[in-house]
Amino acid sequence: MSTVTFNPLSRLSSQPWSALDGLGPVVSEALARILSGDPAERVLDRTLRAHRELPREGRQALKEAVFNVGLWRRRLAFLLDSEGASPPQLLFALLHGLGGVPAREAASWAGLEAPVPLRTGEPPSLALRASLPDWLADHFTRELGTEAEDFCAHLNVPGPITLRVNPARLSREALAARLASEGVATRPGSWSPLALQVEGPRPNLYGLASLREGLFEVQDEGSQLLGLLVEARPGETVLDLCAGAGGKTLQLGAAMADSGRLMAYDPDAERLDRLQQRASRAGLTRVHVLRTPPAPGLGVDRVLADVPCSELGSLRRGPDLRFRLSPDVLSRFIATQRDILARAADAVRLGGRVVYATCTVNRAENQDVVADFLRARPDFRRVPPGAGWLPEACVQDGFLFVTPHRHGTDGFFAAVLERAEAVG
Ligand SMILES: C[S@@+](CC[C@H](N)C(=O)[O-])C[C@H]1O[C@@H](n2cnc3c(N)ncnc32)[C@H](O)[C@@H]1O
Repeated sequence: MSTVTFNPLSRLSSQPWSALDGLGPVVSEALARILSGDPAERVLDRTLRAHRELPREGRQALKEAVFNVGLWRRRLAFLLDSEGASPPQLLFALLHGLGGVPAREAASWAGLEAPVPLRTGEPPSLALRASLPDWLADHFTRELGTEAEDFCAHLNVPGPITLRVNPARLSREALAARLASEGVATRPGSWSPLALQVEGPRPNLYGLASLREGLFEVQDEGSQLLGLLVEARPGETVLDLCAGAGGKTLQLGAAMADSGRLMAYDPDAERLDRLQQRASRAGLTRVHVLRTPPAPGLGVDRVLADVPCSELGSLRRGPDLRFRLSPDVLSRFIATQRDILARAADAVRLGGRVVYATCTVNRAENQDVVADFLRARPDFRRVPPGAGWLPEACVQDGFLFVTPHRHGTDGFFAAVLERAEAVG
């Protein structure tokens, strides 16, 4: 039985669609590019820059039209009973079929001479209802069973904007007050003690002095939980083995009160450059960026292995990401994940801890990688994640597992693995 209580379409009936009047050709051109494979964010950005004269409502309507046709294209094709529908037809189906705009206005704002017929009734499959490729809907059904419908519904609305306070600089309450003075309303997150969620319309966070001063970072609440699971303490030696641009490195550095030794490695040099800039903005002086992989036997206290993965937990971050994936993504990263976890294990001291984390919903990349590792390394054992502080609702079968439909976060998985004090 389905547990759906959430309707991702309801937000489509409260958009300023009338502001599209006269913008049909602009929207159609942007849509044509997205449908041919250009990323929606990039297309929208270029379109808005080319039309700086648009008033606020026009920009909002354009953004919603472009993102939602990009997102709902599969369901719209079903409504139109055509795989080869034109951008104006798709926009019409969005406005009238999903957004409830009367047919004549919808046709006119979409740039059509007259309304076109649409199918009525619920689409017959999860893939069509949630506008997903068949293979992906099948995958989520295998992974989540009766919760798949609700999960997929939550992938079809934008995620919240969540901030992580820099606790080395100020408290969460002090940050909320500072942001309020800058015109940004927030409320505390539900799971991470470091999280504030932005309320109301999206502010220009990058224009805020508080961001430039390193008082916070933008970071999903589930991602914050991964950083917290490391339980890094002042004075320890910690390795962030897939540091990227440093989202979690900064969090670890703050937890360590900028003491001890924090090493950050990533094969992507450009991301490490950004990490260095962000670390200095956050006031962290003890981050050692590693430009080559760390040698085995480092003997660090803790390792975070935030491995590359299929990223199915963050699909709501991009309306068209799902259509740019192919089924091989489900197995593409497994060998790398195994290799990184083995290297993490070689870097940690006896009695130390490894946190293996992904942002995906895929047992093959999550539980199975951990199970294979534990078979090969009997000197490690799995320990309860976040014992004493992590809410039980974030734990499933001894792993951290959070999802958009249950927690309001992106989807994340993590295992906490402890190395025995001495083998034998
Ligand atoms: C999930 S992202 C990390 C995000 C980062 N921890 C953060 O919080 O912003 C995974 C990272 O793994 C890196 N990566 C890819 N192959 C790797 C490898 N063989 N060893 C270590 N890192 C790798 C990628 O460049 C990417 O930055």
